[in-house]
Amino acid sequence: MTRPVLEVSGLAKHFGGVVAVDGVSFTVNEGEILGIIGPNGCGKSTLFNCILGQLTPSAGTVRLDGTDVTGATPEAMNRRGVSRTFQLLQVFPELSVRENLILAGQEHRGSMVSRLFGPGDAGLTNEADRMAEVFRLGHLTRAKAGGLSYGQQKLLDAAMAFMAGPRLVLLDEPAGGVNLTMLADLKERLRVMNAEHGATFVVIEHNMDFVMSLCTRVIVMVEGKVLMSGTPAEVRADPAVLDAYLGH
Ligand SMILES: Nc1ncnc2c1ncn2[C@@H]1O[C@H](COP(=O)(O)OP(=O)(O)OP(=O)(O)O)[C@@H](O)[C@H]1O
Repeated sequence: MTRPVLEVSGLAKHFGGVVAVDGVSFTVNEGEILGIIGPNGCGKSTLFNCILGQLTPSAGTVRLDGTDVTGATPEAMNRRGVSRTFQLLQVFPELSVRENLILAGQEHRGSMVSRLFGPGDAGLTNEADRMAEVFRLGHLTRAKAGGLSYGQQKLLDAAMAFMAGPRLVLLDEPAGGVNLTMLADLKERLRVMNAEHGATFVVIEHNMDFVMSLCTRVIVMVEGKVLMSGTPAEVRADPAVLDAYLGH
């Protein structure tokens, strides 16, 4: 039976007179890859920020595994197993690939105790090296992140979000600025995380081909609202979606 991991209900966010998110509802089931698409400024990032606790919603609720987590802090959401990437890279250039992965794992656990009293690596070195392998960075674990190509840094950024076995991962434009070869790699790696490691995630992305070929279901947002949701094939075939993108 499918179990909802995330349930967003009537979520809204106002910035003064600007209604960035306007009553959005959707569910993400275990093992799903949900895509969120929509024109620039339609509220996708604000929606992520409200789910993750970076912003407090003006209205609506967020439930994780059935528990109301509306307004919880990002740290509390991390501890509950929700992690994210941002549009801009969040890797530490001076640290190695392995160190970046370990740090991300520590952050997701949110455990000061393990940081203060546990082993220096919080027992995460093996997992970091495994994750580097999964994301095709296994030969670069000791390399400084800042010395990697942009595409490799995006791979690392995505890999970091999957450290410490998160329940749900929110990826904000993982494909942005990545060249075609690395894009195929990234998509394949995300598929592996889903198929072999059971990861559930939500992806905001402008690259339509990427979303349509990766996601099991897609939500289309326009002006803060959900215009429609469906399988990639249903979304592609919907005239209202074409209108939203191309104007008329
Ligand atoms: N902190 C803020 N203060 C005021 N307005 C904001 C703030 N953050 C976002 N907005 C506005 O809210 C709306 C939604 O922005 P948001 O960044 O969520 O859209 P988006 O779909 O993620 O855009 P993009 O695809 O360009 O990243 C926009 O009109 C934006 O200008």
